[in-house]
Amino acid sequence: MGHSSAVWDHRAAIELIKDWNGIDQVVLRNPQGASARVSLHGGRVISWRNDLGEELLFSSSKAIFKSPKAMRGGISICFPQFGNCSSIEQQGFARNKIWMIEDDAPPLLKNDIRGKSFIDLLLKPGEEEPKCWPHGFELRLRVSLASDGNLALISRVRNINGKPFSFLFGYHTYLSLSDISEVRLEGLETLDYLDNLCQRERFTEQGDALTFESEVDRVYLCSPNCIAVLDHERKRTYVIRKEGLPDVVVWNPWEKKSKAMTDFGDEEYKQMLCVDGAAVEKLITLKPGEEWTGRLELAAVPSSFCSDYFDPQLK
Ligand SMILES: O=P(O)(O)OC[C@H]1O[C@H](O)[C@H](O)[C@@H](O)[C@@H]1O
Repeated sequence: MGHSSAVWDHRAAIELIKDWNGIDQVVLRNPQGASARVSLHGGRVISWRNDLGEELLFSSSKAIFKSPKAMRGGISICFPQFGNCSSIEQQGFARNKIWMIEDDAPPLLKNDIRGKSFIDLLLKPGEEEPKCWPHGFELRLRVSLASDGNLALISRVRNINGKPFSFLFGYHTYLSLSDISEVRLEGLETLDYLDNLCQRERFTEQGDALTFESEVDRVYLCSPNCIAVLDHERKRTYVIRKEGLPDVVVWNPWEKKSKAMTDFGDEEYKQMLCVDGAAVEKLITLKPGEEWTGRLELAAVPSSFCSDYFDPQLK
């Protein structure tokens, strides 16, 4: 017997387990059999599976699972930095910290928990806080899995400091693909982007959907809030919706860089693409007491259904 969404108890649909380092992981399940797994190490989503049990996020077979190294794969929460252009470590420190579960998280403005299994996580500055970013903050993350299998991440940053602070943010998302050369990314056509491979020089994308035949590392600016990654071979489309995150970072290291990474298989670049909802170009500034919210929602649908989900006009 399935559960109807009216009686679906989100607490019954979550399970706490320990990983091989003794760090807690939270497993979310929906009544149809889809699941998501979140590690308290970094608040990272390390797995997202559909109701057929197929893994939708890429994780490197050579990933290192030992703190303080961030594991290569899944979705990492990049805060208060994205990239490596300041004294803060690459992609920020949040993904290397141990988060805690928050049982009574402050309610979200959009109350959308019905029929979802979800977990609320919290990161606050610890005692050995980085000297390079000495601010009083609360970073909240709600990860939820809906009855249709969609995965949503909602992050809130609150300034509990006496002074304003600024940060960057990104959901660094490793999508699992059949073969990068069979993939199209739609929704970024005609946008301006900064090319990280050319000292962040600014270019304008041509009119066609993106396809991939070499290394790519770009920040697409002021992007629409809905984009789609079409995997023709697997007949699967990822629909990515974001709110509060103006930019999209697209990254694939390709062959040469893959070989230089110790935690990545030589050929694994073919099975992944990072498509990150992010706020990278401009810093977000919060005055004391202010809060910022950024949201990412991922759907993985059979390609034949995707026209129902993906409306390129949706901004
Ligand atoms: O090593 P990771 O944290 O997965 O990051 C890998 C990459 O992700 C980002 O998207 C950047 O734009 C890249 O320059 C970076 O090297």
